Amino acid sequence: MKLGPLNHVGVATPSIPASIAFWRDVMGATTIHEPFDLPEQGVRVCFVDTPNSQIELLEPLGENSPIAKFLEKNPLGGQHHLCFEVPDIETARTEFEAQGKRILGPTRIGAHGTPVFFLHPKDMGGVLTEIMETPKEHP
Ligand SMILES: CC[C@@H](C(=O)O)C(=O)SCCNC(=O)CCNC(=O)[C@H](O)C(C)(C)COP(=O)(O)OP(=O)(O)OC[C@H]1O[C@@H](n2cnc3c(N)ncnc32)[C@H](O)[C@@H]1OP(=O)(O)O
Ligand SMILES: [Co+2]
Repeated sequence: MKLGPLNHVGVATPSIPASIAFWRDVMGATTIHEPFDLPEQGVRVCFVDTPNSQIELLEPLGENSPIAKFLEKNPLGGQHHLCFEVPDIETARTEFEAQGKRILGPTRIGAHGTPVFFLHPKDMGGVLTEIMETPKEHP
């Protein structure tokens, strides 16, 4: 296993509009993408570009949002997960499984349109970890 690029830091928030104002006015973000819904993942998403990565703002969507319990415990929101890229998702999944790491559910299509899976924070030094296949270059 070779550590790949940090793709994004997931930040849970009760309000994407309020978080956009924070990242723009307090942190000086200049490129903030249009928010969009991912109903299959139970979240509304907004990417904020940083010079070398992205912040992924996550607001709960629907009744069974995976971030609902996190926001109950952290009503102001907070850092939720780190996402690292890998060249091949199935190879990465097999390698983490071989190390005895708990994978949370099936591999699914993430916010960047490539396959992702999640690793249990209790097996990952307390950090909920998302593994994402690097998007292929457009020709
Ligand atoms: C936008 C799409 C996609 C992308 O492409 O980027 C995303 O990023 S979607 C992001 C949201 N989706 C997910 O998080 C899916 C995976 N998550 C889960 O399966 C669950 O949320 C969870 C991680 C298993 C937590 O389960 P939950 O039922 O919500 O809470 P518990 O209270 O049972 O948690 C168990 C245990 O883990 C601790 N915990 C929970 N969340 C985190 C976290 N984000 N970071 C660190 N630790 C976390 C929680 O505190 C519990 O610990 P104890 O209290 O000590 O038992
Ligand atoms: Co993410």
